[in-house]
Amino acid sequence: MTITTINQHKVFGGNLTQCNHQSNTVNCTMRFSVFMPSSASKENPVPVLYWLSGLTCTDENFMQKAGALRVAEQLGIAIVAPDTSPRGTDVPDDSNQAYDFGLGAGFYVNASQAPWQQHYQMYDYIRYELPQLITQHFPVSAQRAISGHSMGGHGALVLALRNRDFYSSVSAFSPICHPVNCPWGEKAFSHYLGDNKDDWQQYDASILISKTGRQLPMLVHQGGGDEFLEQQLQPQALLDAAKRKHYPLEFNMMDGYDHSYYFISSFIEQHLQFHAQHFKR
Ligand SMILES: N[C@@H](CCC(=O)N[C@@H](CS)C(=O)NCC(=O)O)C(=O)O
Repeated sequence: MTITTINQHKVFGGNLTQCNHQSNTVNCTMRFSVFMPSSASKENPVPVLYWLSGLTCTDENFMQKAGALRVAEQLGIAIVAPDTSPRGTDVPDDSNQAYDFGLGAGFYVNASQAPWQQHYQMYDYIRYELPQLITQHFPVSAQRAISGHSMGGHGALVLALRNRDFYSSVSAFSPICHPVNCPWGEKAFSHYLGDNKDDWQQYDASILISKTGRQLPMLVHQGGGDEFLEQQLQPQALLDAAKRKHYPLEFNMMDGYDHSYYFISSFIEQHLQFHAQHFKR
């Protein structure tokens, strides 16, 4: 698996590299960004945090706006931010080019329905191809965590709850907690997965958290002034399910914060510290 470097920037002593590669999973050229702290080397592979972004984002939003890189350098953590969907002229998009489905809105699922299934295999891309590629080309250890925002918060929770030993911890900002029951999720899942709602459940954190398995450490921050809180994000569904299962979810409702990267940048340090604490020494 080969990768091509598009851009490289020195930042806070570490290196931010933007790459692309031909993905066999989503069948198109995919772009991703990687921050490597200065402490990383072949002799000293570092733990890695996968960051999944939200609707309309690319691999760039988090790296530019979250303010994470100074702390990642201090803690010696690599960060990988993939794109949020397959892209390219032959990748189908929403018929009205809406922001909440199609390009920029892969929802981290494996589509089963035409015409989406040929490219929209973002679950497998994040779970299998991307980590293999990162391990092959960058000095990262086998310790990994996953985090994300909104659609990416949903993705992070789902990936972690379905792969509880692959990740050491999970966190999310403003995640879509119960997508089978909100407008964003219903639109995306009915197109990508079809009308049988039983097939949707494997991609719903509030359902997956009830399954038996290791209770991997989970941290969530939600803004109390988030415009999407009630209709789309529904953290109460996740909280209720966690409570029923006695799942130790660390949940923080932050008064007045909205859905933007201003909110993420206010608390990203806590999330990086949280993941650092759960990487094995
Ligand atoms: N009103 C927004 C809805 C999408 C949105 O809020 N996207 C969030 C994730 S769900 C985001 O991170 N946007 C990009 C950014 O703020 O850099 C839009 O149309 O762009």
